[in-house]
Amino acid sequence: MTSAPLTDPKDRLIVALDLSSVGAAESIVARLGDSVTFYKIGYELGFAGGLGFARELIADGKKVFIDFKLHDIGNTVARGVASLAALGASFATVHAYPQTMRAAMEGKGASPLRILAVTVLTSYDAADLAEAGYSASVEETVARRVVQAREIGIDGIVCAPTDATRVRTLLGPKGAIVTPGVRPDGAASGDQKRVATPYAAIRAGADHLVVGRPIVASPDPAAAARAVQAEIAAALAAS
Ligand SMILES: O=C(O)c1cc(=O)[nH]c(=O)n1[C@@H]1O[C@H](COP(=O)(O)O)[C@@H](O)[C@H]1O
Repeated sequence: MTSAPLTDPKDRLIVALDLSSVGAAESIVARLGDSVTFYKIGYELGFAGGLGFARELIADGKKVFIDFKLHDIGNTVARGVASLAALGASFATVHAYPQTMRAAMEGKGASPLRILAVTVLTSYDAADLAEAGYSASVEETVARRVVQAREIGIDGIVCAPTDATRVRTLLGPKGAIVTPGVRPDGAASGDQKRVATPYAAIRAGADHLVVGRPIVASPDPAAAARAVQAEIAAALAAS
């Protein structure tokens, strides 16, 4: 069963709490206040007590995306996903391998957890895929994985904002499109290779934007989040 999409405009921005301690995450969440409703916890915070913090965020009414990009034998993936469903997470990621996606969809059972399949990482370009042994292009690999994800009935796709328009065509109207690799004009790309602005990402059809360093490493995280939300609102108004 596919759960209802999260359609509140505030939920469009997901702030990646890529921070080394729960204390640092608490401080950013306090500075962001009510303006941010949705947080992502990945390896760095997750392996430093972040799952307990996820429970606190959920108890405070925030939505939480657990981003461990699971990929293992089916039994392990299904049971890991069942634990994330019990935690109360809204989103969880798996790599877009068919066996892994099927196991994750089985593991979440009837819970409202939505499984997102990561297609081709936003830090990868054609040379990185070739180095990893793939002969297909980035576009072909994304397309193949989206079609497989759709056939499995996945809840959503993680892709680069530059892929979003094509992903929506292949995925159909159901299913969330979540794009990291989002950079406001002038922000450093860092290790991201396939990027777009918040405005362009929403115009390309992204439902949710994941933004980390441009907000959490900013001297004024609340102002940085407001600027991203203003771009999201402008893009929605223009759509
Ligand atoms: O699954 C993800 O969220 C993800 C997929 C992907 O292809 N690229 C990507 O950057 N991410 C995550 O999105 C966040 C982006 O962070 P910033 O580059 O700091 O905005 C990080 O937490 C990444 O782990």
